[in-house]
Amino acid sequence: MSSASYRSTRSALEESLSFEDVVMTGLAHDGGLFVPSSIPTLDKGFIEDWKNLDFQQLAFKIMRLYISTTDIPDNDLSILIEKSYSTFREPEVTPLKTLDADKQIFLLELFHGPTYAFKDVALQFVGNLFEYFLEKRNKLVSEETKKQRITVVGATSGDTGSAAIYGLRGKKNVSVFILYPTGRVSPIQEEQMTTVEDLNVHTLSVKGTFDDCQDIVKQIFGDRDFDKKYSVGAVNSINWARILAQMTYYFYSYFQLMKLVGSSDGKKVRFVVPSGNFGDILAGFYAKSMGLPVDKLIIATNENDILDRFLKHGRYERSGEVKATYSPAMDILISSNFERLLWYYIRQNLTKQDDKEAGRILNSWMSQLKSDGSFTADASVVEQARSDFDSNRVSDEETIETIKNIYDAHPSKYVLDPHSAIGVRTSLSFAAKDPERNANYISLATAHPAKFAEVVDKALLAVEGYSFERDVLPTELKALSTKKKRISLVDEASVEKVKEIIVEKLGE
Ligand SMILES: Cc1ncc(COP(=O)(O)O)c(C=O)c1O
Ligand SMILES: N[C@@H](CCOP(=O)(O)O)C(=O)O
Repeated sequence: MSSASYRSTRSALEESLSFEDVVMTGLAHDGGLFVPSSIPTLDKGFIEDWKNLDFQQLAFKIMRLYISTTDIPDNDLSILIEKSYSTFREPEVTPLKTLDADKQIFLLELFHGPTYAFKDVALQFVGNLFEYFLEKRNKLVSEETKKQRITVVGATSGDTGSAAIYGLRGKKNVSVFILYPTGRVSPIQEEQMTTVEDLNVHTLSVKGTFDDCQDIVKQIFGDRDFDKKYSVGAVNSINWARILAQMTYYFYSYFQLMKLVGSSDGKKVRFVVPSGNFGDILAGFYAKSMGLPVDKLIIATNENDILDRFLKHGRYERSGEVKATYSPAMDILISSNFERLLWYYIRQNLTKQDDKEAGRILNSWMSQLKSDGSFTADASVVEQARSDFDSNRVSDEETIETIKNIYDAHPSKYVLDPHSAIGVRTSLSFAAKDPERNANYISLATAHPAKFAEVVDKALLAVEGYSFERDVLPTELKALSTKKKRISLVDEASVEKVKEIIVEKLGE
């Protein structure tokens, strides 16, 4: 069954949008996120049929279920996928490694793309998609008619920004504006974003937090006149294509695991996902809902723990201030994509499974979140969330300790980045509660340690023989510090100031 029709999570209207519409629109005009109206379910035999496919072939099979052939014909989709993953350093794209055979913990390395973080898996594809759809649209207009352009506006706590920039640099008819919180991204992340020479790329360092940047981006999308004039596009995980592209590695790593442990091992499979904006783990939710035999998706948070608190108490509540932690990419107060999950749960509980009624209810919860800073979900929704997910919160001290312990214990002195360490700490804690070893854990390694030098050094500097420069830092990243930076400073988290800069740069 294919599911190529989309709607907004907050809409109470009849809606049926195409994949191309939702990719190019980004955020729905009512402030909701686009979701496929139904999640395709796979035939029983899919594991046998898919288990030996390579990453690109699997990506094709999965994406085909969510993209109609009218939007992208087969041959074009294959070309887009091949092009997107040809930039990865590993032929497997996202290899699965054994981290601790005894505790059955496996590490899914997602950082072999151009910017050394999991975002590349989706953003290399999204960059090519924008180019593809713009070319398609511009072929339909005459030479005299103004060509359609897109103005991408994104918020980042460090990784989305560089991955979006590397996915879109130099692309025809695309301008990119990336907002990041001043002083809250690592030096290498800042260098990756600000040293790119392509003139279609602009970086804005905003005095504020990631949530401030995300709010500004959402406000820009909500400004219909601005959107009409500049065709605003999204690279954050509000863009459905981000979630879709991330589904592949849940399937692929499941099949890799079967090869590592033997398909007859019969144990449960749990994915452990360092989480912030809930985009990465949401792709796992779609994979599970499609039929991938996953026991639990485990949310691993840092001390900004809205998701962990929701699962424990059933209340979705923003805390006062975002805490600056050792895992800065996850320093987020409100997890944008959680809304998509809630929409499915709300709809499932309605007697008539009515899309419009689900939109209406979710809209009221989101308004409450905006006005009161919290809402309490229906008990049935919390129960469903607890059957699909589990969670754990990891402190800075535990993050550092985990980087050190894994380095000491691993035969090849494996160096984790702080975000991946939060996942590993969580995997270890769940494995400890399962002495019978009934489950295998696939722990997502979301970034390369080189991006977080200060934290990795804090954990390992005292260890004899350890050298960041020699053992961790790739040559390609070494060169960044010598390059010239281009940054616009925004001294206040103000949407007007950001819009002014966008208009000024586009006029250049
Ligand atoms: C390295 C790293 N790990 C984990 C996350 C959290 O992922 P998500 O926001 O999709 O939950 C991010 C940011 O998104 C990240 O950059
Ligand atoms: N951790 C992210 C924050 C943005 O989240 P996104 O997945 O919605 O783009 C980052 O590194 O920028």
